[in-house]
Amino acid sequence: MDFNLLIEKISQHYIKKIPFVIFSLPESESVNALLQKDNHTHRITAFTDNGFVFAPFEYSETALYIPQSDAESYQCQLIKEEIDLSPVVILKDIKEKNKYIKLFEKTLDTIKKRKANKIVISRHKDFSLNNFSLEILIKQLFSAYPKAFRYVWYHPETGIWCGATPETLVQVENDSFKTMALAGTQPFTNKEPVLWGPKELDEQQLVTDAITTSLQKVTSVLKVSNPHTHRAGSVLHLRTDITGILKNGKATLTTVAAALHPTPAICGSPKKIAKDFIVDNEGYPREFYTGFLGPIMENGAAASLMVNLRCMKIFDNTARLFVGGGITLASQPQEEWQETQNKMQTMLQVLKPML
Ligand SMILES: C=C(O[C@@H]1C=C(C(=O)O)C=C[C@H]1O)C(=O)O
Repeated sequence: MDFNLLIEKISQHYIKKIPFVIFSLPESESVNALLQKDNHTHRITAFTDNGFVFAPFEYSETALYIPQSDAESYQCQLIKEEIDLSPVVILKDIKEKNKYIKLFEKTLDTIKKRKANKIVISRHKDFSLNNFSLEILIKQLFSAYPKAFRYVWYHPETGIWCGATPETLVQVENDSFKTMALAGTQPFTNKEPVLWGPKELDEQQLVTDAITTSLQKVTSVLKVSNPHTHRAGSVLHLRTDITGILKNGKATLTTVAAALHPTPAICGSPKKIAKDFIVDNEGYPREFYTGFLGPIMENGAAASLMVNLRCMKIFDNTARLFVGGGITLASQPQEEWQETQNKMQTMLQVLKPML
């Protein structure tokens, strides 16, 4: 099927309020879609069925799911379009900024009292859409960020969610797996060489150490790369690749995902203290932002689960964008605020024709 025809089919599905997902793996020009045949709500606890899983941040062993057995599957080539990637001007909102800075200060205070090494705090912001079009959304999103995992998900229980995320939670193929520590952010300016200061390097090391520790029990071989720069649209990240072999008989996709999520890249360290702080203080429910999502194949022997970042939820002609960043002892409030503004550009550029 051709890309335009697939979008047409999906639009019909959306009108009928039946669940669907369309996605492309990072660096891939192949587009995949699952269109559920009815509007049942499927939930999954063990990742052993083929389909597409969509899990919230507060994941406690159940996630929404589109089973392949109850869906039509399609695959086609992306027809790429030229996308204007110039930044969108965000109107100043002092109240919103003050609220963030207050949260930042409380976070730093908790870290200073040695209750945590790192806590990831976030916020959301609504943008009104002039004329929402699913077709424009899909075309913009899939063409703008070819290096990212791109998706548009619809379910009557969640509405539309979409994003272009740079972060892998875990990729599994038989007993091999890949994950990453993605932490440390700076704006992309096209200048070489890209330099990273001790704050980012320390934060990156903290995330790498926490991930490797949480994988110890479920892996027999663990390899860790040197940190390198990874571009994600208008920002750059520091990334370490972690690969290895899963312990025979002890590790499944379900146990590995549960061991990793929520990673210190999107929650913090120690995990429980950071998560409790987020739930008690962030002041809004993250829902599916910083949850995880992706296709499960070969009854769980293969999967690409991604962390739901650079994403938004669309409802009633409104787009709600979610952004955050990791706070450590060395963090500065103005810089952290600006980082969230920069991250917002990823979805704003997708929305440009609809704003
Ligand atoms: C939390 C987000 O991003 C995460 C936080 C990062 C950081 O603090 O440097 C970098 C990449 C992501 O792991 C987000 O994009 O909302």
